[in-house]
Amino acid sequence: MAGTPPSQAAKHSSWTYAEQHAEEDAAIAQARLRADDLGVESVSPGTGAALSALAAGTGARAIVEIGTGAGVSGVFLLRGAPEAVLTSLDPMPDHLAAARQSFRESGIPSSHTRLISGYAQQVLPRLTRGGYDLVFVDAEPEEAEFYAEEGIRLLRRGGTLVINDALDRDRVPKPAVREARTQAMRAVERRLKNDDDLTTALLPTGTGLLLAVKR
Ligand SMILES: C[S@@+](CC[C@H](N)C(=O)[O-])C[C@H]1O[C@@H](n2cnc3c(N)ncnc32)[C@H](O)[C@@H]1O
Repeated sequence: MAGTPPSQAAKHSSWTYAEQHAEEDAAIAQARLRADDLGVESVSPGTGAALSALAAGTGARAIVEIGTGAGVSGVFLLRGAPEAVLTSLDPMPDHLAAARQSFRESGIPSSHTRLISGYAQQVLPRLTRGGYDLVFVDAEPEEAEFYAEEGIRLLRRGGTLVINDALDRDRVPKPAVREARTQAMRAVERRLKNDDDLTTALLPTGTGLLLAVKR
């Protein structure tokens, strides 16, 4: 039986405390500054720490990322799994250039990153089915269902799909919010939860992380 629910204020301070659990170094700080200059969002500190732990836990050797940005999430993924090769997709050349610099400053060898300039809708279908241990989705919330389907196709058994911003900045739990991106996140949560071949969890970390492990 669930206990007494915590107050909203207590929940918020727990969330803040958890976000501060992660310590960030100068290379991450620089990557965040580059992201700010480009006007592109980066994963929160708590999400970054979760990505490192997930990449380490899956013993990832091959990772796909949809939405490179300035490389903040990519650095966290590769810190968790330093042996892995990160295939990261983004259509914006200036974002990819920033990410390249972030990886360099974090000491990540270029042989561990495959940065592909292009739209995920065109690139994902060309990637190898079952060839990846972890797929991280962090682009266009409205396309989340398509990215989830492609992500599941790309994963090996035991691999993990991670969808960022799964709570759509706290809008998902509010039934009155009917925006396309909020609805898309609700739809992808239902789709993954109802799939017997997946084990799922929805974490309140950052702006929400939806996890699905392929059985
Ligand atoms: C929120 S940012 C990613 C941030 C990054 N994951 C991080 O935490 O450092 C979203 C990125 O998705 C990219 N993007 C937008 N549409 C895309 C698409 N169709 N395919 C791949 N990437 C896309 C944007 O250019 C942007 O860089």
